[in-house]
Amino acid sequence: MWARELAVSAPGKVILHGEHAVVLGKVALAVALDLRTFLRLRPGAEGRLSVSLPGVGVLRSWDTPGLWALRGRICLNSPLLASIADFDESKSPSVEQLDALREFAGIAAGASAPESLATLAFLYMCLAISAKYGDVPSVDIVVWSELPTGAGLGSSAAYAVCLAAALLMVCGAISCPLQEGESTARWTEEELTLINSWAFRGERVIHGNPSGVDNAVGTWALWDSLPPVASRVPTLRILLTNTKVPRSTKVLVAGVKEKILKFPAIMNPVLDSIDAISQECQSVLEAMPANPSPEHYPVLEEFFDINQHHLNVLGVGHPSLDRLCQVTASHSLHSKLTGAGGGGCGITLLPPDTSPLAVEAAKQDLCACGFECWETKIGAPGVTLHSCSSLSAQVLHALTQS
Ligand SMILES: Nc1ncnc2c1ncn2[C@@H]1O[C@H](COP(=O)(O)OP(=O)(O)O)[C@@H](O)[C@H]1O
Ligand SMILES: C[C@@](O)(CCOP(=O)(O)O)CC(=O)O
Ligand SMILES: [Mg+2]
Repeated sequence: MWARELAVSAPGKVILHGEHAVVLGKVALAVALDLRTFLRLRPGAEGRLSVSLPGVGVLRSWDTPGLWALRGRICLNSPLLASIADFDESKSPSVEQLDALREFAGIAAGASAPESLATLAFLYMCLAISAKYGDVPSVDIVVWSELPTGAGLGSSAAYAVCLAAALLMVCGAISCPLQEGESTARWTEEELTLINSWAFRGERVIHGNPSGVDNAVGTWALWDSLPPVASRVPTLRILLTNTKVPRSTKVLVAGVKEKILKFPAIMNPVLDSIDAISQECQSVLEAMPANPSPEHYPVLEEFFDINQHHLNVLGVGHPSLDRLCQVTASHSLHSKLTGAGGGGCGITLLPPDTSPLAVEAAKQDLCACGFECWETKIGAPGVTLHSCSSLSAQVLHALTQS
């Protein structure tokens, strides 16, 4: 039985360099964004588990005995499916497990609509976590996000991180670190590692073959294979533009894989070059606070231009992103796509000597293309537990209207 009403949040991310290449083991520079996904958790009707996902139009509720019976059937009927009970965090969700969950939830085979993937990830995480740590109690869950969905800012990972933290907590696999009277709390390093590994599995349901960067940033706020560049990154001003062209990370990542398999001798050097850009960019960022001379910015701008060309070569560009780059170039600003590409968001570097008028003019031209743009604050805390009373009125409203 779960008796408290609480909220969990996790940040989205911006990838400066290394998207796609990181799936193939190259370096990525990614930092948390001050736009978050929020999950509200409260006691539900006895014997029922409810989930509301207003961002993707999902409102579902299941009998928990029915869910646990499904979990039992999946485990008993097929040796292939036994691994859902005999759980190992490093294993992928199997095709058979996902097929069984799709059938149960009435999701057509191969459906990749946001609501189908979100429901599938929820059910998968619920059943797999409960198989390992004990039944999920009767709770109502609402997930709402400040992040645009499917736009390159890691909304899938923020969703998976929130679900992993909440489900692990209600099952007792991790503590509830928020004391009465406190507004926020974080989990221990060991607990964060567990949250991250489960969020990665949720990302696998949504992405197919994720690198793990997005869920690591959602959990810790920093991609931990890198030195702590985030403390220096806030010196960068970035304009974030959403082209609003929808796309699926899963499809784009699969397309890059296909291209690499088709033309390995041509594509592998491109990935190596992207890797070199990430590493050189990291060196420049590290040198900047000690010597914040304007001469660093032209280098960073060139890295944006070169990488944008590389990402086009990988096949993840889009006419809307070309347009974004052209519009900002007409104001002497440099941009690249961020995240999986194919539409979604681009980032534009704003050097300190950029005049406010130039930024305003660029924003107006971008908005005239039908894009949405805003200046971002880079750097935000990783997954956090909140008392509901400490949430802003806007977030609370969004979570209680659903
Ligand atoms: N707030 C949310 N509620 C439910 N599902 C979400 C939410 N945010 C993201 N998702 C899931 O993540 C998918 C988008 O992931 P993806 O294609 O990787 O784009 P991105 O991570 O760049 O936003 C959606 O189709 C949906 O299944
Ligand atoms: C393209 C990729 O590098 C980033 C995808 O980010 P997003 O889902 O578009 O926010 C894939 C990954 O790292 O798993
Ligand atoms: Mg994603």
